[in-house]
Amino acid sequence: MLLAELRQQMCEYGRRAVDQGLVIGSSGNLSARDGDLVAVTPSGVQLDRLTAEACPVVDMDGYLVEGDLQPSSETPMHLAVYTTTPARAIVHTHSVFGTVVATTMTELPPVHYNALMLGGVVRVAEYATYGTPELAANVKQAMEGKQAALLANHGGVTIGATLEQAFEATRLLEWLCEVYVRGLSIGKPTVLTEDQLTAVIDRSLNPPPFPRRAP
Ligand SMILES: C[C@H](O)[C@@H](O)[C@@H](O)C(=O)COP(=O)(O)O
Repeated sequence: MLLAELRQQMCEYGRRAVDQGLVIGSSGNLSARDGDLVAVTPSGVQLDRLTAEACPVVDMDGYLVEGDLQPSSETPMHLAVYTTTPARAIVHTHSVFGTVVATTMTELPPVHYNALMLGGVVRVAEYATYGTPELAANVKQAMEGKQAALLANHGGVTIGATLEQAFEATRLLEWLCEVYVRGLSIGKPTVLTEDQLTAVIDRSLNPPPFPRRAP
């Protein structure tokens, strides 16, 4: 079986996506790339009911290489993102807070410095019908230089070097959206300035040494 381990991992992260309420019904899809091959979740199947064998494998031109089921309707979006980012794994969900932001805003401002882990401001890709080349193009554009994007009136997408990273990025994206949306209910969330974000990057690159007490 091609990409056996990645297909097995997709089953695991599909289950987690359902368990953590990031998707309902058969919404959401995952993929993982190895060279010119991409394992992707099948269309219309609940992510907690996947088997490795049921996950099709396509090539980077979008042709089905292995598997009996139809690849996700969002395969064009996944392939478009692979062509323009270093991603080796992609997670797409319809998580609640991500979708709330994606239906009301054109970007998620960085109100918490952990947004830097996704590239800072998260853009909302312009709306287009699911599964279309237009949506793929809009998402590709919104992902430029980022680890995440929101899809207008639809959901969110994140990338990583592994499925674990892409999945954790999805959890972070959802958390950031929730913080923002909940913040709006009691006031106006303060957006971090460029200088404040730069200071965070500097500090993470050059952490001060922790003082050691003399014996
Ligand atoms: C129609 C689908 O729900 C679409 O919204 C897609 O984005 C999705 O999340 C699941 O589609 P697949 O089951 O085709 O992966």
